[in-house]
Amino acid sequence: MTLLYPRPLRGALEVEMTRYGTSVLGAPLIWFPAAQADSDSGLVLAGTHGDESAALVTLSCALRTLHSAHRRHHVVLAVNPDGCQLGLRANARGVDLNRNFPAANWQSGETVYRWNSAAEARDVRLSTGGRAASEPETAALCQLIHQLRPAWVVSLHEPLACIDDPQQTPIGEWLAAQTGLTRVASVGYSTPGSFGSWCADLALPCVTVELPPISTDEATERYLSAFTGLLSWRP
Ligand SMILES: C[C@H](N)C(=O)N[C@H](CCC(=O)O)C(=O)O
Ligand SMILES: N[C@H](CCC[C@H](N)C(=O)O)C(=O)O
Ligand SMILES: [Zn+2]
Repeated sequence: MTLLYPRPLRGALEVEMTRYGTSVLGAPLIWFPAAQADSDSGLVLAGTHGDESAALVTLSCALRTLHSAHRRHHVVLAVNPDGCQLGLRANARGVDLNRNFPAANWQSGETVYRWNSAAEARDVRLSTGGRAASEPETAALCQLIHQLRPAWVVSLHEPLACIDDPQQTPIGEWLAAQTGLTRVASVGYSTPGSFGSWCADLALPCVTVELPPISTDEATERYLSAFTGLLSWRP
């Protein structure tokens, strides 16, 4: 049986945390090891884009809801803590971390993103970094993944409202059923140097959950049960 804390006891984040690096501005990069880790354990990531707070906060709520003893998968809540603190998609040097991974398809120069869901064009400029994995947040996450060797990774984003699951994985199928989001093989535009591209090079299954445009308040109602289930998911 999976034990959940009653709501009055979900306030503080009292789970073991470990540092895996330091951000550009000197913030600790933190991961939350799973108590029930084994060779089937996966890794769940949020906060790669620091302006996508609904997914990050809902994942934090799930960590505070599930008894740690029942958590089977590792967690990084904020891949990009400086972006979270500054309210940026990018890190503190203006690099979109999801274009900075050392994938074979990494591209130098600029990348663009959509200002918000109402904007017609993807026209806001960011950098992809001076070289692949130039950013400490990217390099440290790659190192952590090589150390942990997770069976799969789920990367949380918003607001594209889909489950991006190019390899059609069991966990992608489960996430689509739990969230009601449509499972797709691509987000529909190219993402050179993205985390998913890097995972594909390593043959590491990666599913990207794109929440819809949603407030944190609503996401913590609509998706808490799916995210709590994700942390104790069994194939
Ligand atoms: C609307 C949002 N600011 C945004 O940039 N949307 C997508 C990317 C979403 C994501 O990275 O998860 C975009 O259009 O590039
Ligand atoms: N909205 C995300 C999509 C990520 C797609 C995923 N397949 C990956 O490669 O990380 C972005 O623009 O960064
Ligand atoms: Zn994103």
